[in-house]
Amino acid sequence: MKAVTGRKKQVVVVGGGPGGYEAALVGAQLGAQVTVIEKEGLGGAAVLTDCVPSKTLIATSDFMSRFAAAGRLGVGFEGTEEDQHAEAHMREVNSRILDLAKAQSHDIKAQVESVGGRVIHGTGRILGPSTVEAITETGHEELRADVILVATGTRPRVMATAQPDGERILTWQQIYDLAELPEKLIVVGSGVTGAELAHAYLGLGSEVTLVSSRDRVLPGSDADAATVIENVFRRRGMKVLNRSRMTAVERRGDSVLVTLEDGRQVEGSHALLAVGSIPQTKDIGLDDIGVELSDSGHIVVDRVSRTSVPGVYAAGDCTGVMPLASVAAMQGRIAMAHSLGDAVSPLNLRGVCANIFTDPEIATVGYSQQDIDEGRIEARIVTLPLSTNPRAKMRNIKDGFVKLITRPGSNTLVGGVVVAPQASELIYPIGLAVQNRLTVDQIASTFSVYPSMTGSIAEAARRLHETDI
Ligand SMILES: Cc1cc2nc3c(=O)[nH]c(=O)nc-3n(C[C@H](O)[C@H](O)[C@H](O)COP(=O)(O)OP(=O)(O)OC[C@H]3O[C@@H](n4cnc5c(N)ncnc54)[C@H](O)[C@@H]3O)c2cc1C
Ligand SMILES: NC(=O)c1ccc[n+]([C@@H]2O[C@H](COP(=O)([O-])OP(=O)(O)OC[C@H]3O[C@@H](n4cnc5c(N)ncnc54)[C@H](O)[C@@H]3O)[C@@H](O)[C@H]2O)c1
Repeated sequence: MKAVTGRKKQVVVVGGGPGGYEAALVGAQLGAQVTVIEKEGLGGAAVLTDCVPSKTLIATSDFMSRFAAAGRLGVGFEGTEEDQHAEAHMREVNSRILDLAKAQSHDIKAQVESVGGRVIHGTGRILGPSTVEAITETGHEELRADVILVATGTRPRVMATAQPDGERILTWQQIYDLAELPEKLIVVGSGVTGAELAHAYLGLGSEVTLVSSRDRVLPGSDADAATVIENVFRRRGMKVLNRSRMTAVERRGDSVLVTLEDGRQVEGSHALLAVGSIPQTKDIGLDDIGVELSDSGHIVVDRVSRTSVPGVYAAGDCTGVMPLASVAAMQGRIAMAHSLGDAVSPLNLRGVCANIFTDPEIATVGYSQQDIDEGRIEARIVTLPLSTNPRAKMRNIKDGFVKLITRPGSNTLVGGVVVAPQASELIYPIGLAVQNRLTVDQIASTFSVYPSMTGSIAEAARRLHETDI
């Protein structure tokens, strides 16, 4: 990275989530004077309400699930039957989550300030292609900018007929104020957010109903992987209602009533709404300066994060490009490198490793089976169930698989799916191989530990070996 010389360029970042704060760190490293305007706290929704809190909740839930599975590995507990179950104390669980998120936000703010960045606690509004206004509790400040980066993220979509009340009808951002575990939780929406949180509360001990508008849960994921998760959900006692679109949610005293499109009604103690997000791109001055938005309200950007207005960049969920923290951060870094004249490679989504934190987890990278089925790429696939893996047998892991996708001829790896406990860790070698265009033979000839889960990756690669004999 080379630093900018001459007058310091002024960069103003609106929104301090991964898209914004990672950009701020790179901008400062490249010698610019960076100001971040953030209205909630640095780290953004990713750290304060979405990614970090949900994964921390899931850590507790997964820990509890191990107690339930202990018997199958020969572990018994002393004492009476009543003593033998683990119980989640939600006040403590949630206060740990909120403290952890706050501490992480504080660390990020300190990091940005330590490289010379300025953080303004307030709301940003774009007044012109080189002017941003920061509205704070004490007044207004106009900031001149050579470069503006918009990274304002999204917020939960709310339907008029299903208004959250923050007590029993909740968005995923409101669940950490609960003092008690929801007794009968209805999760509406079976995308990644709905599936992860339905899994979390099932593990914590709630009775969970998952309302899924589609044929199966996780409609955007690998179909084989989603089938494994749906089967596991049902086996563990979750009620999954497929092809069931919610039309309304009402509060009835201490309970909630969810009405479905076909007239059925489901009663629970709490409803958790996970029906998607909307971009926070309105009323921040984008229209006034002519920044192009898509029909869904996302900011249109190219692969180096440029918007339609020179000098104005955008990163993260507000652009609608693969809504992941890692992608937001990469878009932000690329925006800074491009705007400040550093070497830059355009965003490449084929190398993105993503993970769904259910149990087992679903991790993916590169081309998918859907890409092959729909003719976007010609490829060979092998799917290896984990049930034959010796380490999996020792750990009593029965659900899951490794799927590898290769190009015929060159035999380079172009994609993969891992469904396993901690698939988020196991996907990395596959990601490395996809990113560096390794062949299946190179993977197959790399030693894996015996016994290990990664042994299944090497074994799947061996099965894809092509011979001329
Ligand atoms: C429940 C859930 C779990 C998730 N888990 C994961 C995960 O495990 N891994 C993963 O990679 N991704 C995960 N994601 C996705 C991830 O959270 C997002 O991709 C990420 O937050 C995007 O970062 P961002 O910087 O674009 O926006 P955000 O993190 O949303 O930050 C945007 C910030 O901008 C601020 N802002 C908005 N408007 C203004 C304004 N006018 N002035 C000042 N500030 C403003 C907001 O207050 C917010 O703090 C999850 C999402 C959800 C909903
Ligand atoms: N582990 C992770 O990395 C992680 C976790 C959560 C979210 N995310 C990111 O956030 C993105 C958004 O995920 P999401 O799950 O929040 O939103 P989503 O839009 O992907 O899913 C919402 C789901 O709700 C359903 N739905 C909408 N209206 C409904 C209704 N009335 N009744 C029943 N169902 C209804 C939709 O069909 C859809 O399946 C993901 O693509 C992912 O990139 C990532």
